[in-house]
Amino acid sequence: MPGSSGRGVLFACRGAASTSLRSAYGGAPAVDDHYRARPPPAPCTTSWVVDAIRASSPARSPAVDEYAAWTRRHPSALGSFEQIVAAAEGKQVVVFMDYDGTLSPIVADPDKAFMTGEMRAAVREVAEHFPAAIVTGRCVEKVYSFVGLPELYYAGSHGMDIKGPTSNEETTTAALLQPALEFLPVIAEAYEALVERTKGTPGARVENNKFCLSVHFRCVDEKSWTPLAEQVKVVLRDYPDLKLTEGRKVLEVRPSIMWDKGKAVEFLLQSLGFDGRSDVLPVYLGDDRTDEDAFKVLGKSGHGVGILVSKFPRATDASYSLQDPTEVMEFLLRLVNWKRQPPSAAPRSRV
Ligand SMILES: O=P(O)(O)OC[C@H]1O[C@H](O[C@H]2O[C@H](CO)[C@@H](O)[C@H](O)[C@H]2O)[C@H](O)[C@@H](O)[C@@H]1O
Repeated sequence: MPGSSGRGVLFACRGAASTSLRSAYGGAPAVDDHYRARPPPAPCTTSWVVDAIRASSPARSPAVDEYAAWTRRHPSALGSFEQIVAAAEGKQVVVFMDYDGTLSPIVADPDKAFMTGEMRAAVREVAEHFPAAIVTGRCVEKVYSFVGLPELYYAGSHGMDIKGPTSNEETTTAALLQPALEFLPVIAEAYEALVERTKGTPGARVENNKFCLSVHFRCVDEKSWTPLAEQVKVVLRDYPDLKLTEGRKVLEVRPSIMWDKGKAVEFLLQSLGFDGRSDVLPVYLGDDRTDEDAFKVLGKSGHGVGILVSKFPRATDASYSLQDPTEVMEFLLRLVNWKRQPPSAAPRSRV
């Protein structure tokens, strides 16, 4: 299978990494690095958290010229397709895909965020032609129930639970990396506390993503967002080893270790024997703030293609943009078709 070429042996690392990661970075940081990277530099107040959630899912459409100015800086990956594949010539392309908002449209009920059959077929083709991974905030089991493709790598819980491809007969596989294993009991306890504390807020919902939790604001009246964020912060006072990040109408609670989607991408590239190689081109597609960690990793490495899925101008480290999952599917299919072209049609060999 062409997509499996270059796959190295991934190493199992249950639990041990969490201790070394925490000691290496001095345990829980006082202020979330994710927040610290952006103004305002003050500790995240509840109103700032709510503003961040609001900004992550703007209600109004952008002005046409505003969007046009933004896409000059982050051009469409479809419009720039020839440029992207020119950079990919002779290189091993590795495809990383976020799930919600990238492969599936955003919907009100997180349990109903299904991807279409066409998208599944496109992702299957991607995995046939390139090493490919889903990188998501969801727990692996949940995202696997949506995607259903055993041939992919899955980095669930924001990269804190990484699993490799399985054969069709296998239904489960051992984790390749679980750097936050020791946090499972505290996450389970915080889940119960958050459910209890938020149960009086109509529309609020706490989702257990195994190594992290999501507190959903999407179905909550906006007037209740600040009190809800306050409730979350009150619960977190009892859990100093957990931190908050924000996504699309969601607050995410996770272990305070220096681990994120960017680290997961680095881990997968390294484990596949691809890190630091100039003949490898990672392509990452994602729509959320948490995907910025992966875009940063690609930007830092100096090679790699970050594609932000957004209809709204946003500060991003991604180079390119796509508007929605429909465009994502078109891009994935074009990538597969490009790879399928006979080598004679390409100026240099395709690995
Ligand atoms: O990393 P991702 O795959 O993008 O996961 C991030 C969060 O995605 C889900 O929430 C988002 O999608 C929901 C369904 O469309 C939507 O209702 C919600 O408002 C969005 O934030 C998922 O439910 C969360 O647990 C993930 O953390």
